[in-house]
Amino acid sequence: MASVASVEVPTLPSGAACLRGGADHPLKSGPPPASPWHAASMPTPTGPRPPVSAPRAPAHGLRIRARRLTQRVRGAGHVLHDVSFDAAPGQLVVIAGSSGAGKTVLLETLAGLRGADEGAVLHDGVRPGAPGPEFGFVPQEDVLHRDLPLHRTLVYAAGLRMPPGTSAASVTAAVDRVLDSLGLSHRAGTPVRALSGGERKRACVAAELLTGPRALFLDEPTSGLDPVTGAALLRTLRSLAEDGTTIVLTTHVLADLFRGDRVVFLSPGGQVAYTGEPGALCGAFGVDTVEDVYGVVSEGALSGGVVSEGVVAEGVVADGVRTEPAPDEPAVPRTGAVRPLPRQRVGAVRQWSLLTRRDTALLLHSRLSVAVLAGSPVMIVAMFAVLFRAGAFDPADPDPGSTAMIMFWIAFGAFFFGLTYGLLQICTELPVLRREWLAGLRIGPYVASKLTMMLPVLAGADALLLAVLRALDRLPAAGWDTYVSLFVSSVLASAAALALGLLASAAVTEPGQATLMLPLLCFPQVLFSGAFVPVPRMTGGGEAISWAMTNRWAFEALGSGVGLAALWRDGTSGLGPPLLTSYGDSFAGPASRGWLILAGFALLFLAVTWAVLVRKCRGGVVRDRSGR
Ligand SMILES: Nc1ncnc2c1ncn2[C@@H]1O[C@H](COP(=O)(O)OP(=O)(O)OP(=O)(O)O)[C@@H](O)[C@H]1O
Repeated sequence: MASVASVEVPTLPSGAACLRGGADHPLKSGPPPASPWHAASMPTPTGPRPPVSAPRAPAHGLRIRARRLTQRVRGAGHVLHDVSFDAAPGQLVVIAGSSGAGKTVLLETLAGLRGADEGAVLHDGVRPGAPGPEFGFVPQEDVLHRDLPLHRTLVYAAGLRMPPGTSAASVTAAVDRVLDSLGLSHRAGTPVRALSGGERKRACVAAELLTGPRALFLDEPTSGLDPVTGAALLRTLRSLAEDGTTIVLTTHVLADLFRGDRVVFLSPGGQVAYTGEPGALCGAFGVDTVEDVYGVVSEGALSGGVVSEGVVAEGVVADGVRTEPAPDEPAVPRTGAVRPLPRQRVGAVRQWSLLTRRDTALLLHSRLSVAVLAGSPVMIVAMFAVLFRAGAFDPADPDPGSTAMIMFWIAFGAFFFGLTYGLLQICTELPVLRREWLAGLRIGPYVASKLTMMLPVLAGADALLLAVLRALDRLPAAGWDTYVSLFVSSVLASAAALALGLLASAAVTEPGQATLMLPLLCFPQVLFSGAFVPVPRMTGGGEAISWAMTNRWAFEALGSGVGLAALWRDGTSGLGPPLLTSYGDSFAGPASRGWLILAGFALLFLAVTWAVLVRKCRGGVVRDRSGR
């Protein structure tokens, strides 16, 4: 830990006088807490700047132009109003303004993630197309998996972002370089969850730098960081800008306003109250402190007037940049004319293989997941062994009631494994998925990778269940064909349940909601399976619902595979024939009929999962606040 004496107090660039005038700014009241990163690896503000360089130094940054942007958001009305300004290549632009002023919406619009309702955003003179490797976006929430070591996490991120055909050595070299440039080399082996907030934020920036972007957009990168760490991050971004990258960020931290080349200050209501050099901010409003700027801008917005001299007036922004197209700039067409930036995506098969490997690594790194995966089959097998007596399938002395229940609980066990394994797979990583989708991830390989990773685990659990029940004489001494049939029925039941779990996981917005789905999804599967109330005894409505229950088809396929109808009809127990009457032709069809239906359900659920995820990813890179 660095001593207080060794800690640098962040200093501010010239022009920050109005910030220093702030009555209670932390910079006025003594040295901030020590930051090992700052003390160890960051130069003093007056010393040499940090050795930041993207793996491929951009020839020049992106020129971004916002022209008369108006943005409406459903439920919030007009969020941006007639916003115009320029970000020149290699500039660091800071967007400020009170809470709810529209900073995030503006950032997303500038990045091309939201289409403007009116006006236009131009990237190098054309409307932005699909984001590619030349684009970096760091949302407020962390967009890296937390369970793997940082270096490995970035290697996987690089595999999805770097051009197809990039060798493993080049990927590793790129990761080493960005870690070094962001002062994170010494944390390469640390799991992401163990990094500090500032280190995690830098790790997210590192993932974006892997492709050497020409523009980097960051939503409140310094929020939650102590002043020293925040200042150091801003210096890092400043260095990137000096290397040529255009950087646009939003902030609530007053000191950040003076570390950029340009401030865009939004008033409540989403109008530009000021845009220009940071040093002229306070003077433009005739006040001494930035806090006063916030106050004046809010009051101005309330009274609906122009807030101060030097601020936005009719079509002209403070520093004289006109909002009309410059003479050299083509007029912006209102519709069409979208010229996507060139984009090379990693192929679907490679994405699937990389995602499957990453999911497996994540699973194995999470002790809790491994414990649940291994523990739940063992627990269920143990409960079965205690619950049922041996020999229920003995033709000489069968116990027909128990045979039906054993089949049902095998079906339900397979369903339960699949559902619980699937439920937390997607909702826990939605921000990561959205960001990677922007970087070129396809949803098809993503969903397929979940199935590929989990299905062998489920098949193992199902095989264990059947093997132990047979060893304990809870299943009949039948041939391999019977057990192959039981195994196929169980695995398909698990696969359909896994797909249902993935669908539920994709549909909810938080892991807590996914947990609530568990009983909701399990209850009807028990009640309408046809095991407790045989299908012929259900009401018409009940029978219709039972058609949609995968558990019904698994129960019938298992019963058919083990020959329940013949056992009940030909066995010596007098309870068999009445049961057969009760269950009707539930087990009369071949097991393959149930397999086809289960496979159909699995495909249907996967297809809907795919559609839900495509919609969510298109909906925005940041968390959807409408709760969709
Ligand atoms: N998807 C959405 N659904 C509903 N309202 C939204 C959505 N996105 C933005 N808004 C609304 O638009 C307004 C601007 O939101 P935005 O997040 O851009 O503000 P901000 O200036 O970034 O705020 P903060 O500084 O608090 O993060 C807010 O009133 C917000 O509630």
